[in-house]
Amino acid sequence: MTGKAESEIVHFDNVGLRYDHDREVLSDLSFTLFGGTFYFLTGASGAGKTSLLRLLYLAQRPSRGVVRMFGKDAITMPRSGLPALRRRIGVVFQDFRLVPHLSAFDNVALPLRVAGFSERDIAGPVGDILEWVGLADRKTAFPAALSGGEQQRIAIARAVIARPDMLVADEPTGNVDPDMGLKLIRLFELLNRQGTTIVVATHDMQLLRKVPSALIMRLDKGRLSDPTGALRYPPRTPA
Ligand SMILES: Nc1ncnc2c1ncn2[C@@H]1O[C@H](COP(=O)(O)OP(=O)(O)OP(=O)(O)O)[C@@H](O)[C@H]1O
Repeated sequence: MTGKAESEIVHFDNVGLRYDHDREVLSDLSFTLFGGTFYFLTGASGAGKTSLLRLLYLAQRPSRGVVRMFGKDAITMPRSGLPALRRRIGVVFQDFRLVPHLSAFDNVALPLRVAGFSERDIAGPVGDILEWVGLADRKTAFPAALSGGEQQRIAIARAVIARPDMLVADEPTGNVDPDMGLKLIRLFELLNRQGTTIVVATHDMQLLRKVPSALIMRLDKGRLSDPTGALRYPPRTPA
């Protein structure tokens, strides 16, 4: 796991994104994300948060600029190299994207199965993580039978089961009540303390105050500002 603070995880240089021949939805993004750091990405609806996250988890290529992930140039590298980079990134989607015909257990186990782990090596970690998100008793339930908050927690468990170097989460508290939202943020903090770089997109300003050590990136009409001033420098090591 690349958890060492001050190590570069992601570097963007002059990145722009346009979806069609129209305007750019992201412009002139230049920043570095450091290992073991907790970031919030804020901005109004339509500011470009989801688009920036899609660039971060390599689901989208930018229209211009340089994207370096874990020290590798993600733009010029052959497509065949991308899956290995993607496996280092856990993603919590805004709409969860659980596989409907798989149980909660099997949804969480999916990344380990894809990575070729044997069933013997899957049961323990999946059981532990279901316990960790408080859903050990729901492991046989299918997504349709789970509440929004339960689906959210299964999505988080699936995103972290393979111990990614970076976790990217799009509005992960959007579908849960404030108590559960706080609990989820505490889970992210715990992961962060174990060395995972966390990037959480949210428009919930209350949430930002819950993690005082987090660095804040703000998007405004596709342009990034950096109110904490720390993006350009190796941040302090998280406690
Ligand atoms: N696939 C797409 N094709 C064309 N335009 C898109 C596409 N996805 C997003 N956009 C546009 O890009 C801009 C940024 O959208 P994005 O979803 O990244 O913003 P956001 O900050 O995540 O918004 P929200 O908080 O409402 O989810 C918007 O103007 C949106 O309409």
